[in-house]
Amino acid sequence: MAALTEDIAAMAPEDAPAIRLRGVRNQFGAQVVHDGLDLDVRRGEVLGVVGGSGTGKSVLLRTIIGLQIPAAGEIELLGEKIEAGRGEMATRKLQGRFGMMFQDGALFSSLTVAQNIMAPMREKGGIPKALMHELALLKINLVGLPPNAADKFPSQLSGGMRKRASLARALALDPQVVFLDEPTAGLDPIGASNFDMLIRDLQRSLNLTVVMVTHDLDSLVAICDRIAVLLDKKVTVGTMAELVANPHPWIQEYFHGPRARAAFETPGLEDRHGEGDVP
Ligand SMILES: Nc1ncnc2c1ncn2[C@@H]1O[C@H](COP(=O)(O)OP(=O)(O)OP(=O)(O)O)[C@@H](O)[C@H]1O
Repeated sequence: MAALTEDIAAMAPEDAPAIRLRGVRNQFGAQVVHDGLDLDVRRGEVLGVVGGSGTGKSVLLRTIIGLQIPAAGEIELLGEKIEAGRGEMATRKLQGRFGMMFQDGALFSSLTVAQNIMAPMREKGGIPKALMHELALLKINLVGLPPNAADKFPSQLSGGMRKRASLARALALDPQVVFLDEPTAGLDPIGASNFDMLIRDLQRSLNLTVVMVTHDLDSLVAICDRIAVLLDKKVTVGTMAELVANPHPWIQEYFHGPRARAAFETPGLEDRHGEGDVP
């Protein structure tokens, strides 16, 4: 505890990691999902999170944003401690500094796209209604949706458009960190590639830190700076080159299997951009 605080105090804020986990333990009854898990996410990086089914990727994201309180360990998000009962002031301070795109998009089906994007603004409060609408239109443009998407309901959009709307909502409050849970799941390869490109473009232009759970090896190759592999209740982090050389059997199988070979052989993201589902 003291060591962690001293570590952080010694670092200039811009050098401090965006996210820092130490000794995190998550368990549900007798099932231990994470134990002694340490992780640093650097500011401005795209970190991919992979791991076998049920290894706790979604639980990890939920823990970082405070939706899941760990049984043990410390978590800091943008210098703020994430802990149970940290009070409304602390919660409000963090609100808007991160955005989350849930696995299934999780848009409110009874609200239009613009209303969905305005929902976090309403919750935060203090933004005049007309300005909220203007801001929603800006976000809609930012994620490459046409202006007429604003008044559509989620059910009236294609899967790819719903993903973009969901991303627009995650960006509603101009966050510094964005969490994406399986953002390209359910998209065809070209749609997925275009969505990867969008994430990369936004990350660069908005200087975002992105943490992305994905099963999509193409996404890992195309846009991730580093990859965190959930293994044995902890994470092993490295660049693609480092992980390819890692002898752990699961990593070997994952990064040397037929799907991995196909991903490595696919042309680079920039080469693939320009086709497909962008509305
Ligand atoms: N609220 C909860 N109550 C009880 N068990 C839970 C809860 N949330 C998650 N779990 C369990 O924790 C484990 C990790 O779940 P999690 O959803 O994080 O896995 P995952 O790595 O994201 O899996 P997948 O790749 O299949 O989506 C699973 O065994 C799951 O059943």
